[in-house]
Order: sequence, then C-alpha cells, then structure tokens
Amino acid sequence: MWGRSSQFEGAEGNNISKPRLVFERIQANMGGGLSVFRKKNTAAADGSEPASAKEEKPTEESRQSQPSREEEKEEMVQSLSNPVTPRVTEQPIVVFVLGGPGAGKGTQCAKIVEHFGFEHLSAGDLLRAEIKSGSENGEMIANMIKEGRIVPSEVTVDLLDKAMTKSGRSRFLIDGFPRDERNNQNWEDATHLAFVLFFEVPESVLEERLLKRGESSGRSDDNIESIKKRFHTYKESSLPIIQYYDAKGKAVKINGDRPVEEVWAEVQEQFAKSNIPPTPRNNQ
Ligand SMILES: Nc1ncnc2c1ncn2[C@@H]1O[C@H](COP(=O)(O)OP(=O)(O)OP(=O)(O)O)[C@@H](O)[C@H]1O
Ligand SMILES: Nc1ccn([C@H]2C[C@H](O)[C@@H](COP(=O)(O)O)O2)c(=O)n1
Repeated sequence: MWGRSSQFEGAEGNNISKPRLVFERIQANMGGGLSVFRKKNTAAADGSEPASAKEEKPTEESRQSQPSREEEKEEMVQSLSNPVTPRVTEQPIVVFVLGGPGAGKGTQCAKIVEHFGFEHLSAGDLLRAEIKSGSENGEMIANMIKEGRIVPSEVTVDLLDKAMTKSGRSRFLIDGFPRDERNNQNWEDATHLAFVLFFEVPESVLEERLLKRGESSGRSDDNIESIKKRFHTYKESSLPIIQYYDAKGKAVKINGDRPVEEVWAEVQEQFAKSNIPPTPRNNQ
C-alpha cells in the first residue's frame, strides 16, 4: 500500500520478484485480466481508439486538468475508508472473507450469494481448479497447499483478476484472501473494500471440523499433518492481516463457533448495516 512500510514477512520463502501493485498494473494497462478495474483507456463506444493510445502531446492546460498520480492515489485511499456510496460504486465492491481454516467461510459465502447477489470467489478453490487444469503451476501449487503454505501472490491475484473479469459482476466476496502481506499489497488499492468479515473459531473446533470434512472432501490438506501446518501459517501470516484491517476499522468480527444459522443471522445483520442493497443472484 502506498506509504505503508512492509511490516510483515510473507510466508513465501521462494525466490519470486516482488509483485507490482494491482493499481499500477491497471495504470500500465497491461493485457489480460483486470478489465473490471480498467476504467481508463477503455475503447470508445464507437470503437475508436482509446484516448491514451493516440499519440497526443499533452498541452499545459490538459496537464493541469489531469489529476496527478498523487491525487489519484489519495482518491483511492479515501474510497477505501468510506462507506459504500454512489461515488465509489464505479469501483467493484469487495468484501473479504477471512478466518482460520475451516472457520465456515465457504459455508457462509454460499448464503451471502443467495441473499445479497455477490459473486463468490474462493482463492483456495481457484488454486485447486488451477491444479486440475493441468497448468504449468499446478505441481507447485499442489505442493504448497499440502504443506499449508501460501502460494506466490502473483499466481493467486492473477487467478482472481481473471475470475472477476470473466464474471462481469461488480460485487465480490473474496474468500480466503488476502492471506498474507504480499496478497494484501497486491490488492488493496484496486477496489472499494466494503468491509472484512472475520470468523473467529477456536483452533480445537477448527481441527475437529477439518478432520470431519476430510472424511469426504478429498482435499490433500484435510489431514492432521497439513492442518497443523495450515494453523501455523494462519497465525504467522494471515492473522496480522486481519489485525491490520481491524486497526483500520474495517474488520467485522463474528463468532463462528455457533450453529450455522446463528452465524448466518449475524452475517445478515452486518450486510444490512452496510447499506449494500440485497439483489437477486442474476443481478450485478
Ligand atoms: N457454524 C458451523 N458449525 C459447525 N460446522 C460448520 C459450521 N460452519 C461450517 N461448518 C462445517 O465445517 C467445515 C468447514 O467449513 P467451510 O468449508 O465452510 O470452512 P472454510 O472456512 O471455507 O474452510 P477452508 O478455509 O478450509 O476452505 C465444513 O465441513 C462445514 O460443513
Ligand atoms: N490467498 C490464498 C488462499 C489459499 N491459498 C492456498 C493455501 C491454503 O492452505 C489453500 C487452501 O485454501 P482454503 O480453501 O482453505 O481457503 O490454498 C493460498 O496460497 N493463498
């Protein structure tokens, strides 16, 4: 994030280049993905070339009327700390859904989708689909998931970008992301973050749920060895991100150690409070 020093070490011990901020990628108007964010440089309705593609020298007047990069940054920062308002709805609206492994994120997201018309994107599901697709990253992703480690951020962000673009929707539940500081640095300035749902569940309950799920899930990480590693990664890398959003007043803590319907009642209350209007599933 702009002006914020990196306080946390990413869990990715591998040698990858530091990913660029999504916002910078939008500005650079790189090909592939991210079209949901790309407000500038889009082609005109008549199919003519986007303005930025034309070779026009900026005049003094046009230079003065353009917001500076600093002003653009400031506007994005402001939009992150505002409630949902028409001014910011041009940006995709995002709710991050976080909590320990097995906290019930996926379970509650399914309900939110039904009632509030969000597109649900689970980072874990996208990574598992990437493995199945036979992608060149598949083996690396599979190993990292089994080891309870966090996959290099640019891989996950790229999958999320593409899924957002493909959906054509404008409100997203991003489940299991950002999982560490690198995930967070890659993302947070590109969308309007409405709030962060954080499901709190004691580790002993999580373990029991995951072992039970492991009886039928077929997931390579629903076994006791992987579960312990996932808990470690969660405490080391993911909790600091939740604390970061909590300090910004963005985190909504929900006691997830209750029956599903009780948790859901509180989730609904939160969405009602947030002024995000309920819409049917097929609306944006
Ligand atoms: N409130 C709840 N009470 C009891 N069991 C629950 C509750 N919510 C979810 N579960 C069960 O716990 C398991 C984990 O739930 P779920 O898959 O929704 O968690 P998750 O946070 O998405 O997990 P992961 O991060 O591992 O993908 C599932 O078997 C689910 O049916
Ligand atoms: N942002 C993310 C999300 C998930 N992963 C990897 C590591 C997780 O243990 C695994 C499963 O995720 P879940 O389905 O439990 O949300 O996927 C990641 O590297 N980065």
